[in-house]
Amino acid sequence: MDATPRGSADDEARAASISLDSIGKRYPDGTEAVRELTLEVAAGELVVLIGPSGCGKSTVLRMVNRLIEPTAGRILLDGADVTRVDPVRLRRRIGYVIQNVGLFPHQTISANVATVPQLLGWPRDRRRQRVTELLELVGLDPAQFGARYPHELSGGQRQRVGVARALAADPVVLLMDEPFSAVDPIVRTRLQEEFLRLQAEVRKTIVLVTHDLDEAVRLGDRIAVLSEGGRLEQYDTPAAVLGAPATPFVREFVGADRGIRRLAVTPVTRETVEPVSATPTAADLPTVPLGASAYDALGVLLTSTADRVMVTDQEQPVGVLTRSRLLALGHSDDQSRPPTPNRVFTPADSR
Ligand SMILES: Nc1ncnc2c1ncn2[C@@H]1O[C@H](COP(=O)(O)OP(=O)(O)OP(=O)(O)O)[C@@H](O)[C@H]1O
Repeated sequence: MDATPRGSADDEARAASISLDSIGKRYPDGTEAVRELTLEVAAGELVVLIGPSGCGKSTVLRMVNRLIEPTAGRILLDGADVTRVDPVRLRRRIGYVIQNVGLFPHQTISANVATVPQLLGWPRDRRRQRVTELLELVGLDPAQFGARYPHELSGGQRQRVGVARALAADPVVLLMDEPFSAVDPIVRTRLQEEFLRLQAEVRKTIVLVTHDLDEAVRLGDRIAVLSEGGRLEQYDTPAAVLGAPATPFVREFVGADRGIRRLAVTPVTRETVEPVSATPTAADLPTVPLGASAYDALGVLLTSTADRVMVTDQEQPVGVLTRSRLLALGHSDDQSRPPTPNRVFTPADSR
């Protein structure tokens, strides 16, 4: 589905690159929450900010839409400095989703989703069409949910409405501050999966703050690991952050089970397999398709009696993986950058 508002006269890009150029924030009481952070986010990329409590994640996020004014540095959207433009106009180009959504309790779901289009003065028919489109996009039946009020929805459903509302005026950037943390783990996993599918359709530039490393690994095209003062410890793909922590801080932050996490984001490729040997047992080996995660391959292996797993492409054998080879994929500290299976799109600017 095309998420661009139909009949829109503006030809602005659907996703913008973000450049944080030595940004800093010193609060009036002297707290230096962020010191000279430089970070580039490509158009259409989903970047996760993660780090311990108080390291400045939310401050960074809110400086992008200027809910918090930076005290140093510049922020560029598609190369244009937004530290000078009217913050209200800026915020209409930037969707913002927070933990408890902040829906207006006395307005229907439709009215909530239509908030920004209404502010922008869209005609009623266009607003209505857009609300229908967006509720469908986030998996809520407009006929069933449009006329309800927020308290008549579950936490997960409210969170989806929050995402729909943030996307309403087709923003070029989406900022998300702990968007899935208020729901239980099962709902959270489902929302994350749906969100990745949605992102594959809308391809926004997204900056998402989380405390949850698994969420970061699952969602991020790249992860920015921050330490106190918004110091950038590492900025790389999930597989690289888990497989080759850049600093002792990152190594400790990603924890002892990073090997398992890395397996989950390391796909089985033609390069990782070993040649199929002509053993008589080859036909009896358990199989996984090319592109499956190393974690899934290990799971298949551990639940069989075989000592290796056959990797197939369209049911044809490509190679085999032994248990030790699979485990090595989880613990390798080499600098290779395996593509992450959760990368569901190519950033617009690298196409
Ligand atoms: N309005 C404020 N005035 C003074 N200090 C502040 C203000 N807001 C935040 N801080 C401080 O700035 C630092 C960064 O806060 P921030 O909320 O950005 O961190 P965070 O990484 O998002 O934390 P958390 O994960 O706990 O939400 C903290 O030390 C915090 O106490």
